[in-house]
Amino acid sequence: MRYVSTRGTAPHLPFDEAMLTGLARDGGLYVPETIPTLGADQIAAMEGLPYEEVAAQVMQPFLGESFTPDELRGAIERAYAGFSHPARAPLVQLAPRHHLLELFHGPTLAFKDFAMQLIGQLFQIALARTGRRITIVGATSGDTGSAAIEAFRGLPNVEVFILYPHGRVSEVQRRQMTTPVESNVHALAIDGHFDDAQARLKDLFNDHAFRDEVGLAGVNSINWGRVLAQVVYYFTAAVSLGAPHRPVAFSVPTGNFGDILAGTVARRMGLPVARLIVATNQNDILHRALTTGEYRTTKVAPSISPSMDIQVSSNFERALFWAYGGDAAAVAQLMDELRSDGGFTISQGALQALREAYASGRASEDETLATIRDTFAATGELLCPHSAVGVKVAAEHLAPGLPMVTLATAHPAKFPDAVEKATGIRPPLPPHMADLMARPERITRVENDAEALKSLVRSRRSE
Ligand SMILES: Cc1ncc(COP(=O)(O)O)c(C=O)c1O
Ligand SMILES: N[C@@H](CCOP(=O)(O)O)C(=O)O
Repeated sequence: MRYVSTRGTAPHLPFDEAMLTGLARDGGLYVPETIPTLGADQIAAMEGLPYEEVAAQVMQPFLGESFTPDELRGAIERAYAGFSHPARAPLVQLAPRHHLLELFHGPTLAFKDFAMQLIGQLFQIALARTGRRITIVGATSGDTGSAAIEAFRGLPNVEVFILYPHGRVSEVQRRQMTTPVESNVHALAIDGHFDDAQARLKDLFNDHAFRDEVGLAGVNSINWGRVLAQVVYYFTAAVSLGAPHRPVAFSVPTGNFGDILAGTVARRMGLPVARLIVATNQNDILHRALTTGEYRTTKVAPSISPSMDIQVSSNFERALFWAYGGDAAAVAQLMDELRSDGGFTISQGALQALREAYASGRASEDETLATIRDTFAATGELLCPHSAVGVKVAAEHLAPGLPMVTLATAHPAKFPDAVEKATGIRPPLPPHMADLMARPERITRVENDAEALKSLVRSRRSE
């Protein structure tokens, strides 16, 4: 199993190297040369299996020789041992045909834990083999950062730098990043939006001398390992609703396109996913692109679902690569236009392929609040604002006889202000985080400037 870059000129790599590398050296994202498929019998046999067993069956075909089956199974067991729900990703019913997939029972209360806890384990195995020292730099709108810090804090041979947009994450998210005491953790508040943080991160990766000097590694969903780990819960959810004998639809609160890309991979592996719905907040570039064929960035409008306040949606590049039939030169050209003109036009053929793959919708701020309120009144389920965006858009796509699953991407307690505004209830943090608001914070401000960031990383690494 080899991995190739969406822009076509970076070296082909095995899974472990692609995982440790993050962004390809030509600025593209790694994808597998071919997507392995599972037969209907194999999928049917997943019914009733523990989450960990399904994870091993789904992921192993992507790993080639990089990790043995025993190494993978050990990593999976350790990754999910700390989750607070025995099912790991339980399904709850909201309405006769509408289910919620709760992805917030991991240590940092968001779906990111599914992938981050696992790649934390896989990184440790891979680094122990080589004795390499790495520097992880991540960009976050709140949840990736806390999950990465939780997965990598205190590890020898790893420094973790997380860039978050100053003043644009929730207080719980910020404190999750700024209160860990381990000296290998560095939470950096950047002036700007998430898109600025992600752009600076890519600047660092595209400076090859710097990336080699510090052993740069990435844990955003530019990292294929992140996407792969998220494929698993599409299988567990669909199988428990009757797959492979019955198709299932998914509504996915979307920002950087990693989670819905994982659903795309599940479908390409053979899971009968009838619909994959891109649910966006008022920063609706993806909904506009799928509707009009024009991918045009505008100013980010801060919302009550801040983790999805994104205009430059990194993983859309992988979806474009597949929609353009693997034409890396065409993708490289679009990405050049994005950088120089702030957008691009999707070709008719690719747009048709994207529309076959995805439906889409958006939720305004008022609609998001109304969905939190109405869902609580009807079912007693408290939604975080991101999950509410997914539920609102799902409701517009319900179809007779087709089970719909909305991904609940974060715990409501991470966004208590929005939840309280909608319902009057302020959801408490779970016991392991009960004193979060009293813990001392360590915050470093950093300019929105790649050179400033590089010198900060260099000096902190040598301390
Ligand atoms: C809570 C939450 N929901 C949804 C999303 C969007 O997911 P993705 O970026 O994979 O599209 C994010 C950010 O990634 C998030 O943190
Ligand atoms: N919403 C994300 C943004 C980064 O996404 P990623 O999946 O590419 O890491 C966040 O919470 O940081």
